[in-house]
Amino acid sequence: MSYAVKEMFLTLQGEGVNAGRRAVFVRFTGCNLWSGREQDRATAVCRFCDTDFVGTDGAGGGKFADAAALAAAAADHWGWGRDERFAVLTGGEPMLQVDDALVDALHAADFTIAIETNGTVAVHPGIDWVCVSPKAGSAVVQRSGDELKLVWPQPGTDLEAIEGWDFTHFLVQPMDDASAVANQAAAIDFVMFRPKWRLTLQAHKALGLR
Ligand SMILES: C[S@@+](CC[C@H](N)C(=O)[O-])C[C@H]1O[C@@H](n2cnc3c(N)ncnc32)[C@H](O)[C@@H]1O
Ligand SMILES: Nc1nc2[nH]cc(C(=O)O)c2c(=O)[nH]1
Ligand code: SF4
Ligand SMILES: [Mg+2]
Repeated sequence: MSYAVKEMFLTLQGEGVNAGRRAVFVRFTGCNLWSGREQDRATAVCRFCDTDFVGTDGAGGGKFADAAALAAAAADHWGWGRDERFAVLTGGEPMLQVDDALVDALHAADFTIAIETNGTVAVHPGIDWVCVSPKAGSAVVQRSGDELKLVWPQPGTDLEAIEGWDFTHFLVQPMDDASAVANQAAAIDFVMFRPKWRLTLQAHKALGLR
């Protein structure tokens, strides 16, 4: 199978339990909860997305003919050595494209594979670190994993249900939009009232990283 990738880059994971870890990000093209076009945002299921995932024209992006080609590009971005190789598959919605061949090729290149997913498509069982970020109004089928990362505030979120899902870490991340300061305060309040949860911030934005 071929893969459509918006961009690929080496950076630090900015979010969640792996924040601060050196990582190659593979941002897949396309999402099932928003077209990516601004004129569709107001009517999308997911309306707060901070990411351009349309097309394959970003730095390091393109159409990869097969899994080996994509894994070779990821290894090039890593740059040196095979130790501690870490790839974060994101998008868009990566589970629209991730398959056996890609998981096998990245593992063959010694990558530990993490995923950032909205959870509406079951995650490939070979993935090593699963981060699900549920979106109000969507049907989440992936209800287990390593970290559950809830962007807050999201009216209509069923917190009782989410807290019953099988995740090791429960994280709340302030929504980055025009109300970011108020959203940070709301996220702090959230964890003050729910000690099962931890606050996570988008460190890459504060640091000027991609
Ligand atoms: C761009 S999404 C791509 C992966 C997948 N589609 C998902 O939603 O999890 C990557 C992460 O950024 C989060 N995110 C998107 N827009 C955000 C925003 N405006 N503020 C904070 N987090 C945001 C998502 O919830 C997700 O955890
Ligand atoms: N540095 C960095 N960390 C991230 N963690 C999750 C991201 C994403 O867009 O999926 C992201 C991103 O875009 N950049
Ligand atoms: S599900 Fe993820 S990629 Fe899709 S629009 Fe929402 S935040 Fe963006
Ligand atoms: Mg991002």
